Amino acid sequence: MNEKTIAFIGGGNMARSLIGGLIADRHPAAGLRVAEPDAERREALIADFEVQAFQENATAVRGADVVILAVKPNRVADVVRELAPQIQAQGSLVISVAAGVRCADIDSWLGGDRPVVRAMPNTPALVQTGATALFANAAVSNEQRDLAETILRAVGLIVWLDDERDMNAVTAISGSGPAYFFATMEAMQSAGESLGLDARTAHLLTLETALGAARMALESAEDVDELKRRVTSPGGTTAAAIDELEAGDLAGAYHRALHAAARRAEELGQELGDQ
Ligand SMILES: NC(=O)C1=CN([C@@H]2O[C@H](COP(=O)(O)OP(=O)(O)OC[C@H]3O[C@@H](n4cnc5c(N)ncnc54)[C@H](O)[C@@H]3O)[C@@H](O)[C@H]2O)C=CC1
Ligand SMILES: O=C(O)[C@@H]1CCC=N1
Repeated sequence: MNEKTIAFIGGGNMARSLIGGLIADRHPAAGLRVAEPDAERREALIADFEVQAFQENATAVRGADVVILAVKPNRVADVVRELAPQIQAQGSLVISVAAGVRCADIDSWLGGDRPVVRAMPNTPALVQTGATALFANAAVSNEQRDLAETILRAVGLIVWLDDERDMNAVTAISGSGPAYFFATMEAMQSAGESLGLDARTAHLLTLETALGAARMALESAEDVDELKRRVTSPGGTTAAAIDELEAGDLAGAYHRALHAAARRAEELGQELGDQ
Protein backbone atom coordinates (compact mmCIF):
# COMPACT_ATOMS: atom_id res chain seq x y z
CA MET A 1 0.00 0.00 0.00
CA ASN A 2 1.24 3.46 -0.89
CA GLU A 3 0.57 6.22 1.66
CA LYS A 4 1.73 9.16 -0.47
CA THR A 5 -0.66 11.95 -1.41
CA ILE A 6 -1.35 11.91 -5.13
CA ALA A 7 -3.00 14.81 -6.99
CA PHE A 8 -4.54 14.12 -10.39
CA ILE A 9 -4.85 17.07 -12.75
CA GLY A 10 -7.83 16.14 -14.90
CA GLY A 11 -10.45 13.68 -13.67
CA GLY A 12 -11.47 12.07 -16.97
CA ASN A 13 -11.31 8.51 -18.27
CA MET A 14 -7.66 7.73 -17.57
CA ALA A 15 -7.60 9.40 -14.14
CA ARG A 16 -10.77 7.52 -13.15
CA SER A 17 -9.19 4.22 -14.20
CA LEU A 18 -6.04 4.89 -12.17
CA ILE A 19 -8.01 6.11 -9.15
CA GLY A 20 -10.34 3.09 -9.25
CA GLY A 21 -7.37 0.73 -9.51
CA LEU A 22 -5.48 2.43 -6.66
CA ILE A 23 -8.54 2.25 -4.41
CA ALA A 24 -9.03 -1.42 -5.26
CA ASP A 25 -5.37 -1.82 -4.19
CA ARG A 26 -6.39 -0.22 -0.85
CA HIS A 27 -4.70 3.13 -1.38
CA PRO A 28 -6.49 5.40 1.14
CA ALA A 29 -9.05 7.59 -0.67
CA ALA A 30 -8.04 10.49 1.59
CA GLY A 31 -4.62 10.44 -0.08
CA LEU A 32 -6.11 10.88 -3.57
CA ARG A 33 -6.99 14.40 -4.74
CA VAL A 34 -8.35 15.37 -8.14
CA ALA A 35 -8.59 18.71 -9.96
CA GLU A 36 -11.44 18.64 -12.46
CA PRO A 37 -13.18 21.73 -13.90
CA ASP A 38 -16.37 19.85 -14.81
CA ALA A 39 -18.74 19.86 -11.80
CA GLU A 40 -20.60 16.69 -12.83
CA ARG A 41 -17.33 14.77 -13.16
CA ARG A 42 -16.18 16.05 -9.78
CA GLU A 43 -19.39 14.86 -8.17
CA ALA A 44 -19.08 11.45 -9.84
CA LEU A 45 -15.48 11.10 -8.59
CA ILE A 46 -16.57 11.87 -5.03
CA ALA A 47 -19.60 9.57 -5.23
CA ASP A 48 -17.78 6.66 -6.87
CA PHE A 49 -14.42 6.76 -5.08
CA GLU A 50 -14.83 9.08 -2.05
CA VAL A 51 -11.75 11.03 -3.15
CA GLN A 52 -11.36 14.79 -2.68
CA ALA A 53 -12.19 16.69 -5.87
CA PHE A 54 -11.45 20.37 -6.50
CA GLN A 55 -12.24 22.90 -9.17
CA GLU A 56 -8.84 24.58 -8.89
CA ASN A 57 -5.66 22.76 -9.88
CA ALA A 58 -3.60 24.61 -7.26
CA THR A 59 -5.91 23.43 -4.45
CA ALA A 60 -5.59 19.78 -5.48
CA VAL A 61 -1.80 20.05 -5.75
CA ARG A 62 -1.36 21.64 -2.31
CA GLY A 63 0.77 19.28 -0.22
CA ALA A 64 0.81 16.50 -2.84
CA ASP A 65 3.88 14.24 -3.02
CA VAL A 66 3.02 13.28 -6.59
CA VAL A 67 1.22 15.23 -9.32
CA ILE A 68 -0.22 13.11 -12.13
CA LEU A 69 -0.94 15.08 -15.30
CA ALA A 70 -4.07 13.47 -16.79
CA VAL A 71 -5.37 16.23 -19.05
CA LYS A 72 -5.48 16.01 -22.85
CA PRO A 73 -2.06 16.46 -24.43
CA ASN A 74 -2.88 19.97 -25.70
CA ARG A 75 -3.62 21.16 -22.14
CA VAL A 76 -0.40 19.94 -20.56
CA ALA A 77 1.77 23.02 -21.28
CA ASP A 78 -0.72 25.47 -19.73
CA VAL A 79 -1.35 23.29 -16.70
CA VAL A 80 2.35 22.72 -16.06
CA ARG A 81 3.25 26.40 -16.43
CA GLU A 82 0.42 27.33 -14.03
CA LEU A 83 1.57 24.83 -11.39
CA ALA A 84 5.36 25.10 -11.85
CA PRO A 85 6.12 27.41 -8.89
CA GLN A 86 3.99 25.31 -6.51
CA ILE A 87 5.44 22.01 -7.74
CA GLN A 88 8.96 23.38 -7.38
CA ALA A 89 8.32 24.76 -3.88
CA GLN A 90 6.83 21.46 -2.69
CA GLY A 91 9.31 19.23 -4.54
CA SER A 92 6.45 17.10 -5.90
CA LEU A 93 7.22 14.37 -8.42
CA VAL A 94 5.47 14.95 -11.75
CA ILE A 95 4.12 11.96 -13.64
CA SER A 96 2.58 12.67 -17.04
CA VAL A 97 0.30 10.17 -18.76
CA ALA A 98 -0.30 12.44 -21.77
CA ALA A 99 0.21 10.75 -25.14
CA GLY A 100 3.10 12.12 -27.15
CA VAL A 101 4.16 14.90 -24.76
CA ARG A 102 7.92 14.60 -24.19
CA CYS A 103 9.74 14.73 -20.84
CA ALA A 104 12.08 17.48 -22.07
CA ASP A 105 9.12 19.74 -22.89
CA ILE A 106 7.41 19.13 -19.55
CA ASP A 107 10.74 19.77 -17.82
CA SER A 108 11.22 23.07 -19.66
CA TRP A 109 7.63 24.19 -18.82
CA LEU A 110 8.45 23.35 -15.18
CA GLY A 111 11.54 25.55 -15.28
CA GLY A 112 14.30 23.02 -16.09
CA ASP A 113 16.17 20.23 -14.29
CA ARG A 114 13.00 18.96 -12.61
CA PRO A 115 12.14 15.30 -12.05
CA VAL A 116 9.61 14.10 -14.60
CA VAL A 117 8.32 10.58 -15.15
CA ARG A 118 6.44 9.90 -18.35
CA ALA A 119 3.97 7.02 -18.17
CA MET A 120 1.71 5.35 -20.69
CA PRO A 121 -0.94 3.40 -18.77
CA ASN A 122 -4.21 2.02 -20.13
CA THR A 123 -7.80 1.97 -18.90
CA PRO A 124 -7.82 -1.66 -17.63
CA ALA A 125 -5.90 -0.12 -14.70
CA LEU A 126 -9.43 0.30 -13.32
CA VAL A 127 -9.61 -3.46 -12.77
CA GLN A 128 -5.93 -3.75 -11.83
CA THR A 129 -4.98 -5.40 -15.11
CA GLY A 130 -3.41 -2.32 -16.65
CA ALA A 131 -0.15 -2.30 -18.59
CA THR A 132 2.07 0.74 -18.13
CA ALA A 133 5.41 1.76 -19.60
CA LEU A 134 7.49 4.28 -17.65
CA PHE A 135 10.37 6.56 -18.58
CA ALA A 136 12.25 8.78 -16.12
CA ASN A 137 14.34 11.82 -16.99
CA ALA A 138 17.83 12.30 -15.55
CA ALA A 139 16.58 14.42 -12.61
CA VAL A 140 14.47 11.57 -11.18
CA SER A 141 16.09 10.02 -8.08
CA ASN A 142 16.01 6.28 -7.35
CA GLU A 143 13.51 6.96 -4.59
CA GLN A 144 11.23 8.83 -7.02
CA ARG A 145 11.57 6.01 -9.57
CA ASP A 146 10.46 3.57 -6.87
CA LEU A 147 7.55 5.84 -5.99
CA ALA A 148 6.32 6.07 -9.60
CA GLU A 149 6.76 2.32 -9.98
CA THR A 150 4.82 1.57 -6.78
CA ILE A 151 1.88 3.72 -7.90
CA LEU A 152 1.60 2.21 -11.37
CA ARG A 153 2.36 -1.36 -10.25
CA ALA A 154 -0.68 -1.13 -7.97
CA VAL A 155 -2.86 -1.09 -11.09
CA GLY A 156 -1.12 -3.75 -13.21
CA LEU A 157 2.06 -4.66 -15.08
CA ILE A 158 4.82 -2.07 -15.46
CA VAL A 159 7.86 -1.91 -17.73
CA TRP A 160 10.63 0.71 -17.71
CA LEU A 161 11.88 2.10 -21.02
CA ASP A 162 15.51 3.12 -21.51
CA ASP A 163 14.69 5.11 -24.63
CA GLU A 164 11.82 7.60 -24.47
CA ARG A 165 11.25 7.27 -28.23
CA ASP A 166 9.83 3.78 -27.58
CA MET A 167 6.90 5.45 -25.81
CA ASN A 168 5.20 6.03 -29.17
CA ALA A 169 5.24 2.29 -29.94
CA VAL A 170 3.97 1.56 -26.42
CA THR A 171 1.15 4.06 -26.93
CA ALA A 172 0.22 2.25 -30.15
CA ILE A 173 0.23 -1.22 -28.53
CA SER A 174 -0.98 -0.95 -24.96
CA GLY A 175 -2.12 2.67 -24.49
CA SER A 176 -4.61 2.51 -27.36
CA GLY A 177 -4.72 -1.31 -27.41
CA PRO A 178 -7.79 -1.89 -25.24
CA ALA A 179 -9.85 -0.13 -27.93
CA TYR A 180 -8.67 -2.60 -30.59
CA PHE A 181 -9.81 -5.52 -28.46
CA PHE A 182 -13.13 -3.80 -27.68
CA ALA A 183 -13.58 -3.22 -31.43
CA THR A 184 -12.90 -6.93 -32.07
CA MET A 185 -15.38 -7.90 -29.35
CA GLU A 186 -17.97 -5.58 -30.88
CA ALA A 187 -17.45 -7.14 -34.32
CA MET A 188 -17.59 -10.74 -32.98
CA GLN A 189 -20.70 -10.01 -30.95
CA SER A 190 -22.41 -8.48 -33.93
CA ALA A 191 -21.47 -11.46 -36.12
CA GLY A 192 -22.81 -13.83 -33.43
CA GLU A 193 -26.11 -11.98 -33.44
CA SER A 194 -26.26 -12.17 -37.22
CA LEU A 195 -25.96 -15.96 -36.82
CA GLY A 196 -29.10 -15.94 -34.66
CA LEU A 197 -27.78 -15.68 -31.07
CA ASP A 198 -29.44 -13.21 -28.74
CA ALA A 199 -27.30 -10.18 -27.84
CA ARG A 200 -26.62 -11.29 -24.27
CA THR A 201 -25.47 -14.77 -25.27
CA ALA A 202 -23.27 -13.40 -28.07
CA HIS A 203 -21.82 -10.83 -25.64
CA LEU A 204 -21.03 -13.31 -22.86
CA LEU A 205 -19.51 -15.92 -25.15
CA THR A 206 -17.35 -13.29 -26.88
CA LEU A 207 -16.05 -11.80 -23.62
CA GLU A 208 -15.38 -15.12 -21.89
CA THR A 209 -13.54 -16.34 -24.99
CA ALA A 210 -11.39 -13.17 -25.04
CA LEU A 211 -10.57 -13.58 -21.34
CA GLY A 212 -9.82 -17.30 -21.75
CA ALA A 213 -7.56 -16.71 -24.76
CA ALA A 214 -5.62 -13.93 -22.98
CA ARG A 215 -5.19 -15.99 -19.79
CA MET A 216 -4.14 -19.04 -21.74
CA ALA A 217 -1.61 -17.04 -23.77
CA LEU A 218 -0.20 -15.51 -20.57
CA GLU A 219 -0.01 -18.80 -18.66
CA SER A 220 1.10 -21.14 -21.45
CA ALA A 221 4.72 -21.92 -22.26
CA GLU A 222 3.74 -22.07 -25.94
CA ASP A 223 3.69 -19.01 -28.19
CA VAL A 224 0.42 -17.70 -29.57
CA ASP A 225 1.08 -19.16 -33.00
CA GLU A 226 1.11 -22.68 -31.54
CA LEU A 227 -1.98 -21.96 -29.41
CA LYS A 228 -3.75 -20.80 -32.56
CA ARG A 229 -2.68 -23.96 -34.41
CA ARG A 230 -4.16 -26.15 -31.67
CA VAL A 231 -7.60 -24.61 -32.23
CA THR A 232 -7.36 -24.82 -35.99
CA SER A 233 -8.16 -28.33 -37.25
CA PRO A 234 -7.17 -28.79 -40.89
CA GLY A 235 -10.28 -28.38 -43.04
CA GLY A 236 -12.31 -27.41 -39.97
CA THR A 237 -14.36 -24.43 -38.81
CA THR A 238 -11.51 -22.30 -37.45
CA ALA A 239 -9.54 -22.70 -40.67
CA ALA A 240 -12.59 -21.45 -42.58
CA ALA A 241 -12.71 -18.37 -40.33
CA ILE A 242 -8.95 -17.70 -40.33
CA ASP A 243 -8.90 -17.92 -44.14
CA GLU A 244 -11.44 -15.09 -44.23
CA LEU A 245 -9.47 -13.00 -41.71
CA GLU A 246 -6.29 -13.49 -43.74
CA ALA A 247 -8.09 -12.63 -46.98
CA GLY A 248 -9.12 -9.41 -45.24
CA ASP A 249 -5.43 -8.80 -44.38
CA LEU A 250 -5.89 -8.82 -40.60
CA ALA A 251 -2.13 -8.67 -39.92
CA GLY A 252 -1.69 -5.86 -42.46
CA ALA A 253 -4.58 -3.94 -40.92
CA TYR A 254 -2.97 -4.19 -37.45
CA HIS A 255 0.38 -3.19 -38.88
CA ARG A 256 -1.10 -0.08 -40.50
CA ALA A 257 -3.22 0.72 -37.42
CA LEU A 258 -0.34 0.57 -34.94
CA HIS A 259 1.94 2.57 -37.21
CA ALA A 260 -0.79 5.23 -37.55
CA ALA A 261 -1.14 5.42 -33.75
CA ALA A 262 2.63 5.67 -33.22
CA ARG A 263 2.88 8.34 -35.94
CA ARG A 264 0.11 10.32 -34.25
CA ALA A 265 1.93 10.13 -30.89
CA GLU A 266 5.09 11.41 -32.56
CA GLU A 267 3.17 14.25 -34.26
CA LEU A 268 1.52 15.24 -30.96
CA GLY A 269 4.94 15.46 -29.31
CA GLN A 270 6.27 17.67 -32.10
CA GLU A 271 3.19 19.92 -32.33
CA LEU A 272 2.95 20.42 -28.58
CA GLY A 273 6.67 20.77 -27.92
CA ASP A 274 6.62 24.02 -29.89
CA GLN A 275 4.11 25.70 -27.56
N1 LIG B 1 -8.11 7.26 -22.21
C1 LIG B 1 -7.08 6.41 -22.33
O1 LIG B 1 -7.25 5.21 -22.62
C2 LIG B 1 -5.68 6.89 -22.12
C3 LIG B 1 -5.39 8.24 -22.01
N2 LIG B 1 -4.10 8.66 -21.81
C4 LIG B 1 -3.82 10.09 -21.68
O2 LIG B 1 -4.52 10.56 -20.55
C5 LIG B 1 -4.84 11.94 -20.73
C6 LIG B 1 -6.31 12.13 -20.40
O3 LIG B 1 -7.06 11.37 -21.31
P1 LIG B 1 -8.57 10.99 -20.98
O4 LIG B 1 -8.70 10.73 -19.53
O5 LIG B 1 -8.96 9.94 -21.95
O6 LIG B 1 -9.30 12.36 -21.35
P2 LIG B 1 -10.63 12.96 -20.70
O7 LIG B 1 -11.09 14.03 -21.63
O8 LIG B 1 -11.56 11.87 -20.35
O9 LIG B 1 -10.10 13.63 -19.35
C7 LIG B 1 -9.44 14.85 -19.29
C8 LIG B 1 -10.05 15.67 -18.16
O10 LIG B 1 -9.30 16.85 -17.97
C9 LIG B 1 -10.20 17.87 -17.59
N3 LIG B 1 -9.55 19.16 -17.85
C10 LIG B 1 -9.59 19.92 -18.98
N4 LIG B 1 -8.85 21.03 -18.82
C11 LIG B 1 -8.30 20.98 -17.58
C12 LIG B 1 -7.45 21.83 -16.84
N5 LIG B 1 -6.98 22.97 -17.36
N6 LIG B 1 -7.11 21.46 -15.59
C13 LIG B 1 -7.58 20.31 -15.03
N7 LIG B 1 -8.40 19.45 -15.71
C14 LIG B 1 -8.75 19.79 -16.95
C15 LIG B 1 -11.42 17.62 -18.45
O11 LIG B 1 -12.58 18.24 -17.93
C16 LIG B 1 -11.49 16.09 -18.45
O12 LIG B 1 -12.35 15.60 -17.42
C17 LIG B 1 -4.49 12.29 -22.17
O13 LIG B 1 -3.33 13.07 -22.21
C18 LIG B 1 -4.29 10.94 -22.84
O14 LIG B 1 -3.30 11.01 -23.86
C19 LIG B 1 -3.06 7.78 -21.66
C20 LIG B 1 -3.30 6.45 -21.75
C21 LIG B 1 -4.59 5.89 -22.04
O1 LIG C 1 -6.38 8.00 -27.89
C1 LIG C 1 -5.52 8.63 -27.23
O2 LIG C 1 -4.91 9.60 -27.72
C2 LIG C 1 -5.21 8.20 -25.82
C3 LIG C 1 -3.78 7.82 -25.65
C4 LIG C 1 -3.76 6.34 -25.54
C5 LIG C 1 -5.15 5.96 -25.41
N1 LIG C 1 -5.95 6.99 -25.51
